[in-house]
Amino acid sequence: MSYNSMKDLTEASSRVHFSGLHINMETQNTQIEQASTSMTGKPHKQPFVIAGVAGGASSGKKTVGDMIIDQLHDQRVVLVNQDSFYHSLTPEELSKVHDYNFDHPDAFDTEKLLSSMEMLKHGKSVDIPKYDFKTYKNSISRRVNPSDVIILEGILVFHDPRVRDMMNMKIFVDTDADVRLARRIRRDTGEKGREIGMVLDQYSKFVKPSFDNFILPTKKYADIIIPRGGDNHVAIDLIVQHIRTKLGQHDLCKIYPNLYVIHSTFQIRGMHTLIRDAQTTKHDFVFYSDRLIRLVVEHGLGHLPFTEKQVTTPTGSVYTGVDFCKRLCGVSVIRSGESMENALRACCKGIKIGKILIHREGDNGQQLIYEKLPQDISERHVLLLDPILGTGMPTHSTFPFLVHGNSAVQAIKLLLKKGVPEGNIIFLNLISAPQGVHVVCKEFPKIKIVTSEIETGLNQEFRVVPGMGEFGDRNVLQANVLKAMEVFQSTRSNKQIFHRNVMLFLLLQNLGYNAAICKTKWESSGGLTSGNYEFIDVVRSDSGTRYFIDGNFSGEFDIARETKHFRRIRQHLSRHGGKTASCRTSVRSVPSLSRRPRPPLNTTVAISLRPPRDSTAADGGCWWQMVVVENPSEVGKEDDDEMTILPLM
Ligand SMILES: Nc1ncnc2c1ncn2[C@@H]1O[C@H](COP(=O)(O)OP(=O)(O)O)[C@@H](O)[C@H]1O
Ligand SMILES: O=c1ccn([C@@H]2O[C@H](COP(=O)(O)O)[C@@H](O)[C@H]2O)c(=O)[nH]1
Repeated sequence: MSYNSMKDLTEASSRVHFSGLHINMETQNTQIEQASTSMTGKPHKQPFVIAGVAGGASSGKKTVGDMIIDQLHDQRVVLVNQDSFYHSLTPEELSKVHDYNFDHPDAFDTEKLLSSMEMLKHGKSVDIPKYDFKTYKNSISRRVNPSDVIILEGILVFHDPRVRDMMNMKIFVDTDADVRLARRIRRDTGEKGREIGMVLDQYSKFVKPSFDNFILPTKKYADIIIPRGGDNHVAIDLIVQHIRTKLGQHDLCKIYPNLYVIHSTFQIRGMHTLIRDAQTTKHDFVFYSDRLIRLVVEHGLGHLPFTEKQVTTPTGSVYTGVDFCKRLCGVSVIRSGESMENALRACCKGIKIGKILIHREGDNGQQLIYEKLPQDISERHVLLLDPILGTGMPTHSTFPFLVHGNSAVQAIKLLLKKGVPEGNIIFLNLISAPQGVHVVCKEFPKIKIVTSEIETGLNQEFRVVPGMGEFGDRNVLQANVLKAMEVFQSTRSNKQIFHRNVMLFLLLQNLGYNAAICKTKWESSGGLTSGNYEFIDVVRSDSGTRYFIDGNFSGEFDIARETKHFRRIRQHLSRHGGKTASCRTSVRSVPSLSRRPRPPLNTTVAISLRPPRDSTAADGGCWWQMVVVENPSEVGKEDDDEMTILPLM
C-alpha cells in the first residue's frame, strides 16, 4: 500500500485525525456525490483508502464496489468508474466503430483520470465526465466531492503505474470467462441495445485478446483476488473490515507497517489531557504518565514472539496458551527513558535494564555515547525506552545540535553495533512527532515503534507540539524527589535534616544530577531584615541545567498580613515550579505587597532577590525579582533563564 508520494503523506500525517461524518450515500449516480470536508468545516485529510477494483468486463467490479459501499454505509465513500474516462469518439472513429478497440489502454484518457484522482485525494471536488455508451461521447459531467474512501473501478485501473501507485488497496475480481461473456451478451443486447452478432464479433476481435494481453497481466499487482465477484461475501467482509481498520488509524500507520499507535479510548485521552496540562501537579503527572507508559509497555510486549504452551488448570483440564519470550531486556535512553523503567519492571519481573546516555560535546554536535548494556544483549529482544520521539534527525543532518530523536537514532545504531538484530528492537514512546517517526521508520524499517499518540509536529525550536515539555525534567527528578519526600516524611519538620536526606537520596539514585545543600545568609541592610535561606541545589550533569529544590518554598513567602494578590502568588508558587522569569513576573504583578518576601539574597551563591534595574519610584519599592545565575562569579548579571524552581510543598 502506498501513497502517491511520501511527501503527500508526510504532509497529511501531521494533521489531526478525523473520521466519522455519517452520510448515507445512495449510488454513484447522484449529481453531487459526497459532502466535502470543507463543507463540514473539518480540515481535509487524505482519503484513507483508495481501493482499485480491476478485472475483466462484466466480471462484477461495479457490483463488488457497490457491496463495499453498502457495508460502509456509515462512512463517506465514493465510487469512480474508469469508463467515465473513455475518449469521445471522433466522427471518423464513429464511422468505423466496429474497428474501435474499447479494451485497449489507449481508449482511456488516463491523464484526466490521474488529475481527477489527485484532486479527490487532496480534498478537492472534481467534475468527472459521464460516458454515454450509445453516443460514444462524454459530453456531460458530474460533480464528485472528496471522501474518506475512494473506490476506482475499471478493466484497466492497474495498467498505468501512476494510477496503481495511488491505491492503498488493489482488488482483482476473478470471474470465469464464460460467465463474463454471458453477462456481457445480456447487458450489451439489453441495456446498450446492440446486435448479438456485433457483441460476439467485438468479443473475439478485441475483448478477449485485450483481456489476455492487458487485463490479466495486471492481476499480479492485486493485494486481494476475489473469485466469484459479488458472490464472495467472505472476501467482501474482509475488505470492509480492513478499510474500517485503516479508517481508524493515523495516516502514518498506512505508510509504516512497523508503527503501532495504541488504540485510543476516552480514558487514554483523559490521561493525555492531564499530563499535557502545564498546570497539572507533579503527583498527577507522574501517576498518569506512569499509567500511560504501562499501556505502551504492555502493547510493546505483545509484539514479542511466543511459543505455544499447555498447562493443567486446578480443575484438571488442559489450557492451551502461550509462553512469554524470556530473552528480553530494556534499554533506557538517559534521562527521560528512565522514567519508563518502573512501568517495564512492573510488567516484567526482574527484567534487565541497560542504559544509554547520548551526550552532546562541543558546538560541532559531536556525540558521546556512554552505555551500560547487558553483555548478551545481541541474543535478546530489546525494549528501547524513550517517552518522546522528537526530530529523529541523524547526526549528519543540518541540525546537529538537536538531541531529541537524534538520541533515538544514535541509540538504535549503538544497539545494532552491539549485534542486536534490527527486528529484535521495539522502540517504546509515549508520544512521537511525525518527523521522528519518518526518520526512524525509514532508516530502520524492521524496528517496531509503539506509541500512545502521534503529535502534530515540531515547533520552531524543534520541540514536540502539543507535547508535554521536557519529560525527564517533569518526571525523573520530580518522581525521585517525591519518592524521597515520602521516605523522609518523618524528618520534614526539621528542614536541615530533611534537605540533607533528600539530597543524599538523589545522589544515591545515580540519576545524572549532582546535588548539594546551598545556604545563603544576609545581614540587615537597606530596609531588609537579616536572614538565611537553605535549599538543595541540583545540577543536571549533561546540560548543566540548574534546579533548586525547597521542601517548603511557599513557606518562605509566609507573611503576617497577606493581601489577596499576595495570597494568589503564594498559591501559584505552591502549585507548580516554573522558570524564574515567570516567577518574577508573578511577583512583579503584585503592586501591594504588604511586606517584602523574606529574600534568599545572594551572597556568594546563585540566588539574589533585589529590585529590578529598571524599577522606578512608582514601583513603590514593592518590586522584587529573583535573579538566578548559573555561575557564582556571574553574580550581579541578569541571567534568569538558567534555573528552574521546583517548589515542593
Ligand atoms: N455475482 C453475480 N451474479 C449474477 N449476476 C451478477 C453478479 N455480479 C454481477 N452480475 C451482473 O453482471 C453484470 C455486470 O456486472 P458489473 O458489476 O456491472 O460488472 P463490471 O463492473 O465488472 O462490468 C450486471 O448486470 C450485474 O448485475
Ligand atoms: O463505447 C463503449 C465503451 C466500452 N465498451 C466495453 O465496455 C467494457 C468495459 O466496461 P465494464 O463496465 O468495465 O465491463 C469493455 O469491455 C468495452 O469493450 C463498449 O462496448 N462500448
